[in-house]
Amino acid sequence: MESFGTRLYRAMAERGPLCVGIDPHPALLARWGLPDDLTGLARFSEIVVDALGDRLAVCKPQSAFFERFGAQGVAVLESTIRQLRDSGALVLLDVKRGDIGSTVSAYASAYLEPSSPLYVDAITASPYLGVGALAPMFDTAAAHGGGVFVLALTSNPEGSSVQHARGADGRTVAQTVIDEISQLNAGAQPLGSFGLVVGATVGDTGHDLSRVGGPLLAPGLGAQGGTAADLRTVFGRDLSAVLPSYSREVLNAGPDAAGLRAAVDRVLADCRAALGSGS
Ligand SMILES: O=c1ccn([C@@H]2O[C@H](COP(=O)(O)O)[C@@H](O)[C@H]2O)c(=O)[nH]1
Repeated sequence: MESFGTRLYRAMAERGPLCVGIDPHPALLARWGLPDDLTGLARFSEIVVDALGDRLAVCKPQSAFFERFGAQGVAVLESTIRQLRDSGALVLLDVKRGDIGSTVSAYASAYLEPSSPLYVDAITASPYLGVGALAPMFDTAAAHGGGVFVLALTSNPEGSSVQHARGADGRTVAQTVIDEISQLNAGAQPLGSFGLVVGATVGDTGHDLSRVGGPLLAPGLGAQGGTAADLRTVFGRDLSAVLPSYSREVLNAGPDAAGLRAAVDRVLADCRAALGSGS
């Protein structure tokens, strides 16, 4: 299979640089007139896939909102993943997994092995047990055309106390993550398969993102206060690998399909203007 980086590069060129999350918050279910139960969860996800699946480069279900319903919620997630794959959107599952290497192998099997019911194109991963401990995810992803997005500078205000802390070599924790992921992508064209999560809310942190060579997922837009115009402050001049991500900003426009599509058109236009992307 083609690498995830190649598939993502093409999807962003064809469909535009945008990721939309499926985050079925209880408040959104209520706003959409849906019950806060399995039927509401399934209907919410189906509406998003039907309205947006054929136009998004990437769709990002947030696993937590499915897991809160237990095994049957995870079954809805499995079905949502299948529907998304059929729609042509790349599926990035936001699960932020990380552990010791032997356990990471099991996470890799769960999400990045094509035979798994939860198989997706890419996942988010937490590096706080060491980037090296995530190696089984990187290996499984590379073997099957998958991707991994590792947390570097998260969009929440609490993240900086950990991520800006400096180690013995003077680098911040975030810069160490950035550098290790950059090495994994070395030489990959047109885009590496190993990405970073860098919030649109973090401002100019002084971190060097110039050699990452992989996609830069930018959550925190809309509901968390980040704007498309902030992307230039966060990422500097080379914005070609930035993948802006919105959840509530778009989902608030549902459940009407036309409303959801109009919200996507609006945020995509904002992102294109900010990123200087004519695609
Ligand atoms: O740094 C991060 C990493 C992940 N997220 C996730 O993205 C969405 C954001 O939702 P909004 O409604 O657009 O605020 C959510 O699933 C987070 O868990 C993030 O916000 N920041």
